[in-house]
This record gives sequence, C-alpha cells and structure tokens, in this order.
Amino acid sequence: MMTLEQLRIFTAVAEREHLTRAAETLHLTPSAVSSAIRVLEERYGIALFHRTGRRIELTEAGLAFLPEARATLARATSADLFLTEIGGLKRGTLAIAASQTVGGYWLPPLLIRFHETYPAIDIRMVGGNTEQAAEAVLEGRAELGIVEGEVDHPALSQRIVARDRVLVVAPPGHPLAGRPVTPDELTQTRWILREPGSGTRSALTSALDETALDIALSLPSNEAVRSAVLAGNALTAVSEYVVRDDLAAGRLALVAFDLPERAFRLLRHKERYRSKAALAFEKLL
Ligand SMILES: O=S([O-])[O-]
Repeated sequence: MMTLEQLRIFTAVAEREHLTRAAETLHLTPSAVSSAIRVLEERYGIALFHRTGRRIELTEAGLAFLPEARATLARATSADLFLTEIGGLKRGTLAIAASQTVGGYWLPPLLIRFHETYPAIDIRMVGGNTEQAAEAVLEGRAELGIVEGEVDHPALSQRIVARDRVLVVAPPGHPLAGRPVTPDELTQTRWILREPGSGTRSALTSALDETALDIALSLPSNEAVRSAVLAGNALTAVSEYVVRDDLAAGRLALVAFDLPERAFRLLRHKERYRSKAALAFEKLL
C-alpha cells in the first residue's frame, strides 16, 4: 500500500516540477524525494514523471493520478483535524487561503486578534489571487478562503464579510489624473494591471471591455503594480487599501471613474468537516 508521505512527495514534485524545490518545501533531502518517487513508480510499474536533465515533468499517467493524490491528502487532513479537535481548541491548525488585498491588508489584523484569543492554534495563511485561493479551498489545502473576486463553484459556500473599493489611479502628472473621464478616454491610455485570475483585475474588466484596453504590463502582485505605476505614466485599478497612503501623500492621484463597490467573500467547502478553529474564526468576522 502506498503511504501518505509518498503521496505528499508526489504532489509536491508534481506542483513544482522541480525535485530540489519540492524537497525544500517538504524539509527533506532531494535524494530522499527522488527515491520516494522511484519506489512508487517501481511498485506500480508505471512512470509518473519524465526526467530530462534538471527538469522533471508529469507523464500522462502522473497527470491523471494527481487529482486522486490531492483528494486523498485532503481527506487525510480532514480526518486529522477531526481527531485533533476532540480535545477542543487547545491545539490544531487553521489554514486560510487569502487573495492578495485581503491577505496583505485586511486579514492580518484579524489573524493577530485570533492568535491572541487562541494562542495554541497554528495559523497558516496560503497566498495567491482569488482564483488560486478558491482552488486551495477546493483542494483542501485551506479550510477557509477569503477572496476579493467573484467565485462561481457549486462546491463552495460563500458569505460576504467586508466591502472594498477599487480605485483608478495615476501619477499626478498624468493627463487623466484628478478629473472625470469617459470610458473612451480610458481605452486610449496605457494601463498596468494585476494578472488575469485576480479579483482586482476583474473589478476593472467587469466595467470596461478588457480587449479594448491598452495593457502595457500585467504583474502578479499589488505591490509590483503600485511600484510600476509610481515609476511610469500609466493608469491602474487597485484596492484603496493599496494606494491610500500614496493618495494622501500626493504620490498618486485619483482618476474620477467609479467602479462598483466589491465584496470580500468567505469561502468554505460545502462538504468538508468544519473545524472548531474555523468556526471560532468565523465568529470574529
Ligand atoms: O489577489 S486578487 O486581486 O484576487
């Protein structure tokens, strides 16, 4: 019978396509990781990875096995949680996946309050954008998710826990800065945006046709977008949490184009066991 450890190793290598990086995350040596994979392959007489030089890529069989491995690990985590919890909130882990604005600005003060109330609970925050945070909840890597974009998945329950505004901003010298603008003017100027899959980007593209926008750069973090806009002559749309200080200090200026208010949503898998830690955290919201 294969072990959970082998599944954990297989999944880590499959997700990183890199033996050494997988080994680092698992706190194992690369040779321990490589031999665990070999043992698994030999036991079932099937190649799970193609090895070409330093690269290691899933074979078709490996790719087909990955969802099975992930689902088994998620069930094991849930079983572990169940038994841990019988002792109450004295120990255990609370894994929360958060999209960037939520994880970088809104959530940390709540995490510290939770920690002060339940110091023995180990809090793990899984980062990413809205799409990635939803995947983490679906795959069982996080019990709760808090995201800033729309998520549409029948297995996830959703509850609005806060509201946020996405602002269109530019450096103060930009021709559109500080005045009302028309949608046409917005399509005739350069943009620096968050990556597709982010709630931040979709807040803009649900109001303006993305294909009509001149997007000079797509960057994978709020801070990268902010730095690029401070250094260049382009517009962006980001949460007010990200640019509040820059607006107050005059480093950035508002472009008067209102985007609809958006919600931060709490996500949960409808069919998974709800830990006491998660229930206690939900009460804080
Ligand atoms: O991180 S976001 O903007 O989904």
